[in-house]
Amino acid sequence: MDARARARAAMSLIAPAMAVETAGAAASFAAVGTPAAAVEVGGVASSLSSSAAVAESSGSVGVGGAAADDGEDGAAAAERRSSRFRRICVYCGSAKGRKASYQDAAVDLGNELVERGIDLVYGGGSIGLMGLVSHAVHAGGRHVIGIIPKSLMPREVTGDPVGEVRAVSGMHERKAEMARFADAFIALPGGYGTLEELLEVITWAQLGIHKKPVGLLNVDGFYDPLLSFIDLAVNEGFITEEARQIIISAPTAKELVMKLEDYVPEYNIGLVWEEQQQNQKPNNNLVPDQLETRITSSS
Ligand SMILES: CC(C)=CCNc1ncnc2c1ncn2[C@@H]1O[C@H](COP(=O)(O)O)[C@@H](O)[C@H]1O
Repeated sequence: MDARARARAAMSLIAPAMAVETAGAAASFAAVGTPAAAVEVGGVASSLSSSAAVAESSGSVGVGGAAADDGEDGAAAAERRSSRFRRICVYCGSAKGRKASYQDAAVDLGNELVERGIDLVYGGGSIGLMGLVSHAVHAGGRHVIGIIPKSLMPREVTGDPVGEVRAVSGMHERKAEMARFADAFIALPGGYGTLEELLEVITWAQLGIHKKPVGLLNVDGFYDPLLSFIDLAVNEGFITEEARQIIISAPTAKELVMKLEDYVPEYNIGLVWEEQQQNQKPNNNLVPDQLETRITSSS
């Protein structure tokens, strides 16, 4: 059995056991500039998979989101959904960077997600590489979820987002929500924000909080210095060889997503985390967590 088949088999075994209650998050979501229903995470009224919850809320709070699955028959949807991932979280610069290759890579990654029928989770907004990747995914007809702190919502700060926008109270909640919705993570080139988000999900993987693949899109060697530094930290005894394997990198979107598809989590520290930690259980199977929602009010 090859790596991908092993991962699929593991997924089918573990999936039925998944039921995550996201109590404690109390995240109140609303669309930018749209009077809409707020969805509170942590409620108990109905138990929905995260994808169902997203579909439900996108109907009421989406801002121009392309509901790609709407009207698509089962066979066509199955053909498009050729990936093990339902959603990938992309971290990337709120700037475009100096080289055209960074911008091209953001668009390529968006197109790759579309080709594989994968939806996007990202930090919201439409500036920089964030705008390029989100527009590419949205234009290709896949669902886009932007998770954005209320303070960053003014359009002059982050531009006009596409797709569904979920407002959260702060940066910590944003990162937890981005991670919870995603089945894998990819970092394009970026600055402090990108590095911080990337290193956090790597750290969470190291601690066994999740087992979702983490990829670096190493455009034009942008991440070579970071990878060298991490190798230095391995040599100096601060990162184990096993934990080094958490990071998957490739120079193009196509190669990287293929590697992520084939990734089988080998790293296991054996810790058990409370559900409240980043609002999700350790997830070995890459199926989006279930979450409980209730429609609380209209704002
Ligand atoms: C006032 C100001 C500088 C606004 C920047 N506007 C932003 N809008 C949306 N997400 C952001 C913003 N800045 C940082 N982020 C978050 O941090 C990452 C980008 O930060 P950076 O540009 O690499 O460091 C993104 O993945 C995003 O989740």
